[in-house]
Amino acid sequence: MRRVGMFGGAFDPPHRAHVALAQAAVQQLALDLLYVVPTGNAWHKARTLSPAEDRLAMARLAFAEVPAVQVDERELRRSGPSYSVDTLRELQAAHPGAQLHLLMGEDQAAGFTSWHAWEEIARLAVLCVVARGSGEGLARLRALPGVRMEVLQWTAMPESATDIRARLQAGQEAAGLVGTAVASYIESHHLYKNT
Ligand SMILES: Nc1ncnc2c1ncn2[C@@H]1O[C@H](COP(=O)(O)OP(=O)(O)OP(=O)(O)O)[C@@H](O)[C@H]1O
Ligand SMILES: O=C(O)c1ccc[n+]([C@@H]2O[C@H](COP(=O)([O-])O)[C@@H](O)[C@H]2O)c1
Repeated sequence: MRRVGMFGGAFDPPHRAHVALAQAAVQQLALDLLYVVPTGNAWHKARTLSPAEDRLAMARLAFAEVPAVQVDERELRRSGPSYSVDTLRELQAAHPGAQLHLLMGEDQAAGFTSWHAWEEIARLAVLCVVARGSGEGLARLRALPGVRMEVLQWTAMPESATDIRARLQAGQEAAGLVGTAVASYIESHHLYKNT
């Protein structure tokens, strides 16, 4: 059976923890293919995201080193809110018989029941989570009926896109947090000067 993953995020910007999560998932879940899916219209976030083309270009640079990753534009092209359930339905149709795996950090796991059609997501995919916080989010997800969950082996990583944007705005270095290719892109496109 083919094993297909989906890893969605704003990736504004993508950072080392995102890449490490993708690497861990490909290895530990033996994924044949991992779709990295930048969010189009993040209905659940209060702030306006950076332009889609910049987040897409940075995701391509950041994840280039991870085997099996395909950066996927579908949520950027879709109109209306980006619902993961729509993407998973499309992936299931594209890969009949494959087992889908949805990757997320614990902060997303904690709020999973606020996701659109979360019960259907739980039927479509195994939820594959890494720790990011107290462990409460993992416990909450584990307690949900009908959820299939795998916790990946993971050493906590402190990177957060919010912090990275703040550092860049303050004129500080971020190459160690995002990698040199993404750092060069950010600099040459003058991103995160006024966020
Ligand atoms: N340091 C981290 N450790 C574990 N998971 C992470 C980490 N950073 C991001 N993730 C996970 O990656 C996915 C995409 O995250 P996202 O693009 O929102 O990054 P972020 O750093 O959380 O951004 P922001 O600070 O803008 O909310 C989410 O499932 C999130 O939980
Ligand atoms: O489908 C939903 O309702 C939904 C609600 C919250 C988050 N998500 C997805 O979870 C992924 C990570 O979200 P974020 O906010 O950490 O970038 C991203 O692909 C979002 O589209 C999806």
